[in-house]
Amino acid sequence: MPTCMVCGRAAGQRCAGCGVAYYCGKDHQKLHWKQHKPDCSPVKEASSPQLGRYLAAARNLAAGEVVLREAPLIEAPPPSTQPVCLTCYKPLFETSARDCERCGWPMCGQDCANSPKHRGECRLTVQKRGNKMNIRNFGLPHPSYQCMAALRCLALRDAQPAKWRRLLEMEAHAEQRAGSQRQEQERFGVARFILRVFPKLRDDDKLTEEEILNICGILQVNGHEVPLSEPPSVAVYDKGSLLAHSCRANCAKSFSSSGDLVVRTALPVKAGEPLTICYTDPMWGTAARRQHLYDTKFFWCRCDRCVDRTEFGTYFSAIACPG
Ligand SMILES: C[S@@+](CC[C@H](N)C(=O)[O-])C[C@H]1O[C@@H](n2cnc3c(N)ncnc32)[C@H](O)[C@@H]1O
Repeated sequence: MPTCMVCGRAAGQRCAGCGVAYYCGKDHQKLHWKQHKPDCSPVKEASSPQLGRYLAAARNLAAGEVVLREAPLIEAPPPSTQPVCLTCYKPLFETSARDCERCGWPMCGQDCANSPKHRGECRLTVQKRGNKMNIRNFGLPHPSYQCMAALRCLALRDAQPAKWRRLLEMEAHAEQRAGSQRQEQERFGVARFILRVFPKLRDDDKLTEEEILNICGILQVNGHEVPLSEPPSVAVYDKGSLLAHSCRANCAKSFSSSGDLVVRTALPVKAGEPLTICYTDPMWGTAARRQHLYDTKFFWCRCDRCVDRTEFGTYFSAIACPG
């Protein structure tokens, strides 16, 4: 019989967060919370030479358990988009756009202009640009939005340094990205654009092209597409960025209406095993999945499904024999 973490008596109630701590009742659970909080999670960080850092099960997990729920570190519209409201991502047109009175970025209205979601680029535009944005072409992809995700990362630097440090710890695959077509596009479309449009970032803060390209790498390797708006936004999560990949993932991700990442186990997971999601389309064949993972996340997948030519007896990638 488990015993209460506080009084040592027989305990019938288990902490719903970690499933490890037991209590005799609500009062002792509340009393113990401050001490227990740092250890209270069904997941823990781990690392291995093959996966780098990853999230592992802190205990045996049943299928269907929520193992992670977290708000994004940063969220932004996709890089290629027509002007959209920077809070609700509604597409904007000449008739519906209202310039933010502080920074000039077009928004859909005052409420969205005052939202904390818009605060980062609003502050950077006021402090580091010198004058307001002046976007007048609506309805077509606009180059200014290519830099929004990187700009929101940079906004964390002064405003939320703990989050900024977590972001910089993330994998950027700088060596593999060096010289790639994508990185060269980002050099012109994001890095040089930011340094030209926000000259005080270059002149006062001494921000370099390479530092911005590192952020682009972090966004490429760790970004999640969030299908809550049209166009879908992109977001980077702190612990969520540590989920490893498998083509037969043991977890599934979804998003709450406010953009929180919610991760549930899809299969039972043993204590210590990596928690995995599928970074690619599981309905593609093995060759296409592996190539896509290599091109976008820079590793050749060797998961159970990729190394099994029959893909668990399904022959999913096989072609029908004409004979
Ligand atoms: C979103 S990050 C995950 C966190 C990362 N491992 C770290 O140390 O920061 C994605 C990167 O993790 C590594 N990774 C994830 N799943 C992997 C797998 N199944 N096999 C090999 N590498 C993997 C790859 O380097 C990939 O680009």
